Amino acid sequence: MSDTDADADASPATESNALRTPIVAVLGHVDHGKTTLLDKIRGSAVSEGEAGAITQHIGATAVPLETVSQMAGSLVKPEDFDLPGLLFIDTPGHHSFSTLRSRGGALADIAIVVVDVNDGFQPQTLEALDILKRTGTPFVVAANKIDTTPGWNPQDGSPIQGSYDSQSDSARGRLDENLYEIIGNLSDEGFSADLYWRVQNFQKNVGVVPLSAMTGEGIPDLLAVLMGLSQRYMKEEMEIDVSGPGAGTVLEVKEERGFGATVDVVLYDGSVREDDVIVVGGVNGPIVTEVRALLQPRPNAEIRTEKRFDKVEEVRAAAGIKIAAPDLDDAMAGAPIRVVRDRSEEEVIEDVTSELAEIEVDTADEGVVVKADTLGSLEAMANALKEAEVPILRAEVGDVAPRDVAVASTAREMENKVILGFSVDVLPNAEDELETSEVRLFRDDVIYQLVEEYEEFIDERQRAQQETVMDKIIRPCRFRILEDHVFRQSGPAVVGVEVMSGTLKNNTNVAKWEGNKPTRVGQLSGIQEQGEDVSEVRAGNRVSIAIDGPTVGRQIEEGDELWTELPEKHAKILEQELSDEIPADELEALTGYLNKHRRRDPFWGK
Ligand SMILES: Nc1nc2c(ncn2[C@@H]2O[C@H](COP(=O)(O)OP(=O)(O)OP(=O)(O)O)[C@@H](O)[C@H]2O)c(=O)[nH]1
Repeated sequence: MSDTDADADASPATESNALRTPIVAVLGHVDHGKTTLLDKIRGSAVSEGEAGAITQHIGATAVPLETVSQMAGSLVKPEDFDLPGLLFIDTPGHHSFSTLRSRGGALADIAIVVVDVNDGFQPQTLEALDILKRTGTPFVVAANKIDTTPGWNPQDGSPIQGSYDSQSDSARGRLDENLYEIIGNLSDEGFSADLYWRVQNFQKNVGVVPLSAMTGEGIPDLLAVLMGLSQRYMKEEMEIDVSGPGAGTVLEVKEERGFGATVDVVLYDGSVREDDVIVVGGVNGPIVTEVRALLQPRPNAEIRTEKRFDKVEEVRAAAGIKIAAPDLDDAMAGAPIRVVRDRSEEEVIEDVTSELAEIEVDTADEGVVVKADTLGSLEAMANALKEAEVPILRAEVGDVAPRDVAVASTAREMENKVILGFSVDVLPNAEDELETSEVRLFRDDVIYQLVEEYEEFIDERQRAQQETVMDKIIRPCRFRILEDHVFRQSGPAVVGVEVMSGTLKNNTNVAKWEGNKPTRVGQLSGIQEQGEDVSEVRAGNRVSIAIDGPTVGRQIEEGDELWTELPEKHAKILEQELSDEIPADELEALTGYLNKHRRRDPFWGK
């Protein structure tokens, strides 16, 4: 491989061959500071004061190398770099990240995982790491909110080089502890990590950069790591043919006044021009259409003004752009978009089709219906459900429609008469359908919460089912006639008893163990608890009972142990019942068994 400087000298970016900006996405748990970090980077870039400090794209902000270097001070010297800067995706959160998909993986070239130093790893931190692992995306951890460490004295610039050492011992100790906990958590997830100033190999080690998105401390270090990582390890991937046919990913599908349905796109290769024929992944397959307008946000445009966009003739990767074209209503967020230029339309359509097919969702004959806002989030949902062993019948991008309700209602099991909607709306006529059907809809915009809600519903159902099983089961009951509590010997016999186990129910058969088998004594014809008639009574209580039977008087005496509903065959089951530890599936088998024998066994009388 040729050395970097020689390479730069020999082939400065030519008209058709250039290095593009690496695309950076910000991920992390809710409230850990993703938005604040992005705002701070954008804000301090702008406050560097020069025109062209940043360029606002659709869905992204481009920070040129000059500005990065001004912000990072001595940490980023422009002469050491030939990448043109960094393109930050504006929407934070891994939901948007998973939208960013290019062939075979994630579109974002680098990710920043924001972790609140005080809060540490949280469910969405782990979710983010899972996505990054799966897509093989390099990342850096921003250990955020160091300014909240008790005793910390905010200082300008880097918390690491210089000012860190001057902090009070207690602040330093506390921060160290928190940072090493983050490093430990990363290592639990299979990453080798180190605080950034010790990292020797960014490909092997995850750099953890302590910073404050609020005060800006440490942001120079973060930028230095991002630039260093990209320059050192990603340069080759950044080489593109800018006049080649554009390739990108749809971030969002949006209705715009005057333009109809438009797509917000992140372009990572080639260029798009006005009047280009494009192929876009749609809900019903590839859409072939022609670019009507390429739109960029108008700087300082007021939200209500008509002219929110400027038209441009061409955009080159990497860039965020809004494309207006006919027939984009069914375009899917997360789907690929390709320009047809030097290849045939058919070839490009095939390309888009095969890229769509890469997003695999294993479906089963019986399972839940999944709807998500983007292909990426659909994929992430499918992965999360697979891990939770929840089968999927159908998975699609789009709002919940009447057809989804119809499909879900065909499921045999109640737990599959379910629609799981991730970041989607419900179409009005689907709401009507939902009201009149048995289908349950769960919606959320955090994947793990959505899966948890569904799992809770399943658990609740299982508990309820178990209760019905318990109700159906014949619960043998053991009870003892108390001393001096034989009030009457016959017609019927009336005795005071203590219920020792199970539930004593009225109108059940009463038996007594004699020899090695139960003998019928009679039938329980009344229970009185503190003078009140009751139909059943649980273990631990003392009650008076009446037993009807021709020979009952001769069969019972004080101190006797009696049973209700106890055929010989069930003696073993009784032991289990008493141990109170029958797993649900055994219980179910047991119910079947008992019910079957109940009908056949003459012991049960009528
Ligand atoms: N003290 C301090 N507060 C911070 C810092 N970064 C963020 N915050 C605060 O933490 C809260 C959450 O920050 P956000 O940037 O909204 O977090 P987020 O991760 O974007 O949250 P969501 O968009 O809701 O996922 C806000 O009140 C911020 O002001 C920091 O470095 N120091």
